[in-house]
Amino acid sequence: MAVAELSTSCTKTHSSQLSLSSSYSSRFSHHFRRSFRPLPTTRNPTISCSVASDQVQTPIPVQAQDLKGKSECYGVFCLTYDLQAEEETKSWKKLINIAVSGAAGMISNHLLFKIASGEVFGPNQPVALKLLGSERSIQALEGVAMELEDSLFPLLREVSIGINPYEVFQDAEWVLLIGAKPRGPGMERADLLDINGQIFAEQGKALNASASPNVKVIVVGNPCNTNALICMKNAPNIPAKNFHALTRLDENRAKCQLALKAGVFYDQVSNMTIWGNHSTTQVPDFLNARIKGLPVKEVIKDHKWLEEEFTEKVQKRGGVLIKKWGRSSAASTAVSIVDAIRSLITPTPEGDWFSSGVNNLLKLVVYSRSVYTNGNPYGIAEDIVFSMPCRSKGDGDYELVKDVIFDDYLLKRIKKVYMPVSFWCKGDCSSEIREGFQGLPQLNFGLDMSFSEAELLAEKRCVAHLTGEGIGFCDLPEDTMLPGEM
Ligand SMILES: NC(=O)C1=CN([C@@H]2O[C@H](COP(=O)(O)OP(=O)(O)OC[C@H]3O[C@@H](n4cnc5c(N)ncnc54)[C@H](OP(=O)(O)O)[C@@H]3O)[C@@H](O)[C@H]2O)C=CC1
Ligand SMILES: O=C([O-])CC(=O)C(=O)O
Repeated sequence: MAVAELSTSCTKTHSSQLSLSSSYSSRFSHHFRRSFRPLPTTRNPTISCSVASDQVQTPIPVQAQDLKGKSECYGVFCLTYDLQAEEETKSWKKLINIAVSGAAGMISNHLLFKIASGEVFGPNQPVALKLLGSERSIQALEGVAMELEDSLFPLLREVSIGINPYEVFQDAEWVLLIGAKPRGPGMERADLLDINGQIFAEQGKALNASASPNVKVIVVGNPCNTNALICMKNAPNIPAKNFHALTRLDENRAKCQLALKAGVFYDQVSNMTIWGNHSTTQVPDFLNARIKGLPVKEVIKDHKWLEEEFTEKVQKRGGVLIKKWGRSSAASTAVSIVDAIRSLITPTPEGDWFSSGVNNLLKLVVYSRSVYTNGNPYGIAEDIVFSMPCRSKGDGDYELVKDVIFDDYLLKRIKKVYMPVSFWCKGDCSSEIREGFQGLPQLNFGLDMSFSEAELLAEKRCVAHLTGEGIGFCDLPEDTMLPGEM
């Protein structure tokens, strides 16, 4: 029997077990067994599948002790190999485990194939994909696994699928949290925060219990900043710094719009920061961005366009696309997830940075993705996940960028700003800001809730019941949009 036939037969065997158990998963041996050996399943230890290059073995009962620390596999990925036995795979790095939620969704349908091809982690990096779905998506997830099988990616050495995050996140070194309920017509942002927040609270607990202690987590499912905060709060054993909310798509969109206006190719645009929330309150920073190494405002003289049209175009790009396409950005989001990962595993080019939604407990550096705000140098409220500029040495870690400048326009949009003495204000700074330099610890520009920081603080209050900080109270003053909503 051919391998393809075998994998189909394994799939059918697993399918019959789905209603009884929670997950599929796979096992890949990095050790040096030349022989293909049967793989155990934890749900039904009497059934396993294996194949040699020219033969098929019948299912072999698996002893209970063999199941410890093992997981189940999908189809052809049940096979185990000795990588060191092959000349071309001898130099490969140790297999890494990458878990993806919402794996049967549109974004994943692009992303998984990029990861499996080696485009993300490199040509010598074998990968194990651990796909998280749900009862509603498990059949589709099998379809995804079948397509991965049929793609014959040399670097893809394991695929497992499951619906239990505690199992799927086992030993994961990267976790890409994409699955989330989409906001439907008439649904308030507060409802979305609660429904999706519960998913991310549960997944945070699962990460805490099962994932590798230094796992890197990128939250994509919306509202991604607050989902990332919830997830992080439910995973106290994992460094807060390791949680990101994806704002790289916004960064890419902003670069594209600036390139278009300046009449240059988009690779000429650098130092692009997205500040704040992945929502229509986000602030694409044209003050610090550069075109061909020059400040944007020196290249694009139409400052009214920058302040009004550019900002709104980036904030609402997702919504315009939905109107054209009939669905939200999936391919470009997948590309931006790849960019976000690569920004963490390759050194940031000298002088440049990227955006990420991160937490404030960071040392200073430069990039765009939402990160946790504790310890941020910009005076942004602590303990939220806020998109800020970051830099990485390529070791998976990052620092916040120090040498950014602010002016009235930027400050007022980000809102509450404290300017440490190491920062300076360019041009016509208001007296409020100058007073800040003279010793005020923090500056408040009113309580206009359309500002990104205020919005994230309100979202945080709304999900307090999911972060262990009391009773959730939603006082979201205005029903702001995700970039895909208009
Ligand atoms: N941060 C960013 O830049 C961007 C974020 N996004 C967000 O990414 C997320 C995924 O987008 P996309 O892949 O296009 O969406 P899809 O609708 O294709 O897939 C989403 C997945 O979410 C899961 N899900 C979880 N809970 C529910 C629920 N209650 N109802 C329905 N599905 C649910 C489903 O998987 P399962 O059944 O397996 O759980 C589903 O496959 C969305 O939240 C979207 O808003 C999109 C674009 C950009
Ligand atoms: O709103 C959505 O689901 C899509 C989204 O985040 C975007 O396009 O940036």
